[in-house]
Amino acid sequence: MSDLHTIPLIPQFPLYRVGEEFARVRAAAPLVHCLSNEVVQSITANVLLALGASPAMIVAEEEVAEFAAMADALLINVGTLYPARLLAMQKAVTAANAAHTPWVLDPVAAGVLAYRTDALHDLLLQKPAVIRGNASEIMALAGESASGKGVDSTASSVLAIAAAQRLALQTGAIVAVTGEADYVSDGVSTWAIPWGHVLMTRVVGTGCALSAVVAAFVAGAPDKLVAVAAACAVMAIAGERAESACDGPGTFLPAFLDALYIMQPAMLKAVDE
Ligand SMILES: Nc1ncnc2c1ncn2[C@@H]1O[C@H](COP(=O)(O)OP(=O)(O)O)[C@@H](O)[C@H]1O
Ligand SMILES: Cc1ncsc1CCOP(=O)(O)O
Ligand SMILES: [Mg+2]
Repeated sequence: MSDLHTIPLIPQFPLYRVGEEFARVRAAAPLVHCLSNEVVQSITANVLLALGASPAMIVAEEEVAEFAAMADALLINVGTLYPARLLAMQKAVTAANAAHTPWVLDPVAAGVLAYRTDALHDLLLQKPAVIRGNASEIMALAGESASGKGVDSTASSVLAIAAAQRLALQTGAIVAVTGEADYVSDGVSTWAIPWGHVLMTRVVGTGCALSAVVAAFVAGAPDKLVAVAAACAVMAIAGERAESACDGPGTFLPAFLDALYIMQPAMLKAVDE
């Protein structure tokens, strides 16, 4: 277990690279196949649309393989997992891998419940391009005896950096662990994304929507580590901007969608170091 005295100095992801990646994603307008949970369908689709990507929530076992092969990226989110949905997810992942469609795993409540934790360990063997979760989820998948409070983290992201790096080395995936700051690692290089606002934890689905945005950024990405870090930065910066334009959770969500829609790559090109 890490403690505050052994946290390595993690470099901040440069803002100009966020702008470059954002411009690439806006131009490509990737088609993102989402197999997500029942709670966050609407926010996920709206966030992808505001960003400039195309969401499609295709979930039937009979259709997922065909669609995963034509999408630019696939999201697998186990937030409301049940047997039929898991079967569809496994079919979608097999088809995505065969078609070289990158896929992102959001391990909602990993370590809290045995059924989904077992399913997640099986899914990890199918080589996700990216794993994006909160600190408790990433620590649990990395083998620590961590457990969140349901879908929420009980640990700070800074304490999960070592777990994220270890999970990246174990799986070959890029791992993003989110929280007050986000950390993105391939196990060798790690970036810190310091932006964001705590109000993002007071509306449901910002983490799940972030995983969908990560999928959009990883589609066709020349450098997946850079793409994932940029996706985290875009969401966190939009969160800060939305907070300054809202009164609380009720008005945060529309302000957040507006912030994503209004954001231009050129706004993100200042060299901030
Ligand atoms: N305390 C915080 N301060 C600023 N941003 C936060 C904070 N907690 C979470 N975020 C942001 O909220 C989004 C969702 O992250 P998180 O809450 O960790 O995921 P999840 O919803 O899956 O638990 C990320 O963009 C993250 O950077
Ligand atoms: C509340 C809830 N319950 C099952 S999935 C879910 C949504 C979790 O969303 P997020 O991980 O983005 O907070
Ligand atoms: Mg989550």
